Formats: sequence, C-alpha cells, structure tokens
Amino acid sequence: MKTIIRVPCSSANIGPGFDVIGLALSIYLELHVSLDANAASSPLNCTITYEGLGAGEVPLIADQNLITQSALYVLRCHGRHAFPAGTLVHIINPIPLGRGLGSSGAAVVAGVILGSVVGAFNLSKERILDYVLMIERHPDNVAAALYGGFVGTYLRELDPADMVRVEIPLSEVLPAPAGGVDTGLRPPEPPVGIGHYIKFKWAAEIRCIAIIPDFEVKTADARGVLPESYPRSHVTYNLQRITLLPVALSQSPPDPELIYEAMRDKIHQPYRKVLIPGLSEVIESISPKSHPGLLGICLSGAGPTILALATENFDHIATSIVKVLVQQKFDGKPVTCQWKLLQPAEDGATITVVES
Ligand SMILES: Nc1ncnc2c1ncn2[C@@H]1O[C@H](COP(=O)(O)OP(=O)(O)O)[C@@H](O)[C@H]1O
Ligand SMILES: N[C@@H](CCOP(=O)(O)O)C(=O)O
Repeated sequence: MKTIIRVPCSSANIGPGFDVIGLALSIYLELHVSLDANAASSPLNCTITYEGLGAGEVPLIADQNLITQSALYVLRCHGRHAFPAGTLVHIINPIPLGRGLGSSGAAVVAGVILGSVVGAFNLSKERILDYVLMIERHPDNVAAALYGGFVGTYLRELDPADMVRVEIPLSEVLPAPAGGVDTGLRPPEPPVGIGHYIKFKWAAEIRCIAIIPDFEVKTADARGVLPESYPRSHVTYNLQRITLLPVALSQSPPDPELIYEAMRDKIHQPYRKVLIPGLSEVIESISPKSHPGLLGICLSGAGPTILALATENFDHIATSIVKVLVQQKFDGKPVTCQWKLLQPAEDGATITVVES
C-alpha cells in the first residue's frame, strides 16, 4: 500500500490582497509514502528520495527537509519523536523553488499532512491549517494549497496566551537539524482555529499565465524590504481595489478594465521592484489596451514570477512580458524566463491510498 499526498502550487496576493488572497494553481507537489519493515535503518526512521525541481539542492535528511521537518512537528506535538520504523517518502516536485509560486507553502501543507498520515492522527483540514500556520505564518498561499481554488483568508485575533504560542521563533517549532538524532524536545501545539478562509467564485474563461524568471527571490528577503507602516492614502487605495477584485474575477464575461484596475497595488509591489528587475516596466507597459485578451497583471506571491490573467492571446501576452524581462540583468547576468499556462486547482490538497 502506498499513500499519495498531492498539493497544488499557489499564487498569493493577486495584486492588492497582500497576505490575504491566494489562488491554487495546476502544478502539484506529490509525496509517495510507504512503509517497509525491512528497510535499512535511517535517521529518525525516514528515508527520503527526491525527483524534480530542487533535486540535489534540497536536503534529504528528515530534520533538515522542510516537508519532513513539518511532519516531525506534528509527530512531536503528539509525543512521537520519530517516523514509524521503515517510512519511505518519495518527493516529486515540479514547483519551482523561491519563485513566488508557493513551493514552501505546498511543502509545509504536504509535510503536515504527512505527519497526520504516518501518525494516523486523522487531522481535519481546519486543524491541518493550524499546524501549517505555526510554520508558514501568512495564510494566503497555504489556505489556497490546502483547500484549493481562489480564497480570501484571515487570522483570528488570539488571546494573549495563544499569542505567545504563535509568536515563538520558527526554530522552536521546526526540529533544529541534529544530524537525524531525536532531541526529545516537545514543541508548542498550535492554538485551535488560528486561520480561516472563504472560497470565491472564479470565472471559467480566466486562465493564468505564469512568467517565471530563472532567478530566485527568497520570500523572507522579499518581506524584509517592506515598510513597517504605510501612508493612509496607499492603504485606502488597496482597500478600494481588494473590495472589487473577488467580484470582478467571478463575473462572466470578465471586464478587462475593471480587473486591470482591481489588480493594482501600493502595499508590496512598489517595494519589491528593487529585488525584481523589470517588474515596474512590465506592470506599466502591458495592459488590456495594448494586449487584447489580458485582464490584469501582478507579482505572484513574493516574486519574481509575474502572473497575468487572460482570456485569450496567451502566447502573445506571455512573450511580450518575457521580452521586457530578458532586457534586464540579475546579479550581472541577463535574465531568462519560461512561461506556463495554468488554471485554478479547485481540489486543493488530496490524499489517495493505492496498491503499490
Ligand atoms: N519540495 C520541497 N522540498 C523541500 N523543501 C522545499 C520544497 N519546496 C520548497 N522548499 C523550501 O522552501 C524554500 C523556498 O521557499 P520561499 O523562499 O518561501 O519561496 P516560494 O515562493 O517558492 O515559496 C526552498 O529554498 C526550500 O528550503
Ligand atoms: N503574502 C506573501 C506570499 C508569499 O508567497 P510565496 O509564494 O512567494 O512564498 C508575501 O507576499 O510575502
């Protein structure tokens, strides 16, 4: 028997919805999980194999890999200090790392589900979200990856005792690398009901073009360039647009002028352009007027991927954006890009048991 855990990638923010809105998209991380009582012993009882993007770069030791670290967090909260003997986890990852397509969100969601599956804890999706939010601390892309589709999210205001638990350093939640040895530490359990979501409708004719530059921007770095406070006019600007966005993206036929305006942002994109050469030029030069079929354009998550929503002329829109980006340099080297045509992943995270 083998359990397959499948989790989609995601695009967070969609312009004005910084840390609020997420969209699950059709590239899927898969974990193939099995137990082999005769397997040679491995650190923390877990053997990891890996194929796809990040192979050779992602650690394959249980207390260093984000997926298995997340599973160990769940196990340790339940008083288990290792995987069941002979656990084999094969990771298949087509999601580009560090590009703003929610690779870490998908990894953490998959890892928490892995912990629930191997521990036979049968956690509900609501409880899985609590565990995930102790690790990836913004709800937008993880709620999309877990529940699927186009979502709006919020974090509940916690009482002071719960606040202490969610604010503890990440290093106390995830197992610190200890060479695969059990440290015996029991991390804090998540409070119940930290994060919540609502699913919005998505007009069937809207497709998503992801233009993916060949350089990485770590989400932590892209959060580091954001200011602590904002001018009131910029907050109002975003509130006006975020109020329109979910309705605008649910209407058939979609209204390009409305969507283009509703996807503009003053809270994160203007600050992140220092990390993403070409971002401003793309947003300012490519519009539904210059490119029929285009609805709107934004940074995907923390970048550097650019997300364009469109109903037709996908190739022309994508190649126009690529043309602007390849004129730029990153780290002194010319930028190259690939692009993919994606659609919303409605199902979110799934668990399937198959005969191996
Ligand atoms: N499949 C995976 N397996 C293990 N770790 C992963 C995986 N995917 C992502 N990660 C971790 O997440 C990091 C990227 O996260 P982040 O900077 O938030 O970018 P992204 O926008 O792709 O989520 C990687 O450097 C790696 O440490
Ligand atoms: N709201 C977050 C989303 C980060 O998404 P990622 O896919 O880049 O990890 C942010 O904008 O920082």
